[in-house]
Amino acid sequence: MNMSKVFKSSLGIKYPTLRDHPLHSGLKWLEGKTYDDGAEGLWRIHDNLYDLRAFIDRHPGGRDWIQLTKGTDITEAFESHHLHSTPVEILKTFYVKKASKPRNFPFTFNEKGFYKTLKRRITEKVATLPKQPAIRSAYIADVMLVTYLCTYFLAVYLKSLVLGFISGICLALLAIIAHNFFHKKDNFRRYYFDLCMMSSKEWRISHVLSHHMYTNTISDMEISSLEPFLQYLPGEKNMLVRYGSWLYSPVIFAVLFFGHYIKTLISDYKNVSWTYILPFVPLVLTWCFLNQSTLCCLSFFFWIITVASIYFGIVGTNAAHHHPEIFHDGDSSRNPELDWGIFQLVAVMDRKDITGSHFLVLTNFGDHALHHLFPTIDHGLLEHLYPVFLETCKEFDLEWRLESQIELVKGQYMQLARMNCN
Ligand code: HEM
Repeated sequence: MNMSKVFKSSLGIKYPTLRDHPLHSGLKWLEGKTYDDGAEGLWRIHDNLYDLRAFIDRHPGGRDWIQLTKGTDITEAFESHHLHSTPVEILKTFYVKKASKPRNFPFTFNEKGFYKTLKRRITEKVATLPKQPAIRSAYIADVMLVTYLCTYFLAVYLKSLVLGFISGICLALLAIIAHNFFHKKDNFRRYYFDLCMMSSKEWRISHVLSHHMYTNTISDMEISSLEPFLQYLPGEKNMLVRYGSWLYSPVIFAVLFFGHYIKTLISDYKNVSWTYILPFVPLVLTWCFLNQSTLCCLSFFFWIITVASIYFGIVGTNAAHHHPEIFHDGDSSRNPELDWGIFQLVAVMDRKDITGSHFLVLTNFGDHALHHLFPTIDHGLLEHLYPVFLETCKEFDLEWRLESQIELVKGQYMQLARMNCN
């Protein structure tokens, strides 16, 4: 079915150009955005256009963010990635002109609105917090890396499928932990993510710039890249997609990492980076040093990556965004002003089984509402922000939804089957 003909965004977002390109790659998504965002080859923030070419190498968050987004609207990314006012001041020096077209995205950032009010309070609070929790996050990441490598080598050495299984789970957990780090300014722990065959650079587009900014909308790559097999947006669906997907989704998850690797390699072939060799390092080391056959080394490599891929897929799809009570494009936004922060709250649910434990939050995409609102804040610090967050929600008469993990698993399946718009 050609989605562009039948699907209409309830938020008024234009059907994204290249949304259904077979590669579903981040670079294609960004290319499509250059046609839709009215940025005239520059960088758009609200209704102003800026020429940031001279800033690419000077950006304290790293060059990726600015270089990749040339020709697009970066309003949501700019607003949510900086707590302080320095970037706003610097931005003024790059102003070129007003945009000639209205923005494609309806989200607002009014100074007195929910998001900006919360951001001011969170900025004050973060300044008072100790560094310890962020250091602990880094420590957990490093320990998980070592555990993954040790179990990998032991699995091949002892030819143990069980140890291979444990190693696969460790790899999936490591990738989820590394997600905390690719959201921040450039740092070496972001590359832990690349060990799982998915690319941190690609995820900075598909996850950070697409999914986080335009959650559950037609412009969210974490929705579009699973189509047509898994269709989370409401609308016309056949029985196979509605209910058959309950059975075949593990197969999709099993090929997630390999598929992602191949598609990223094809779409980024002009720019192949050293990070593409990272997933193969354990394979090469076991082959060189463990005196096992090539077939044995390869079999364990495939087994470990497949286990990790399935586990990551299951955790990812059941973490926070799919439930019939959660906003999906097509539903009414329930938010007449479309304050971006309020929009984020209707597109997420948190899990009471995860919130409260630093380790579980880091390894299960926990504290997801706060993480979406402030993606650069370390996961270890999020638990300290709840008093300010909940007080501000109360003031704006907003609900923060906390459910059980099992409710979100049930909800995820119901969402796959849901056709009616709320
Ligand atoms: C796609 C848009 C952008 C993204 C995703 C982004 C991302 C980031 C990230 C991840 C950091 C590190 C934050 C941290 O670790 O706490 C950062 C810092 C920073 N960025 Fe950006 N950035 C963007 C655009 C801009 C623009 C347009 C400017 C100014 C012209 C800017 C100026 C800064 C400055 C000054 C910092 C240092 C920290 C601060 O003062 O908040 N960024 N950015």
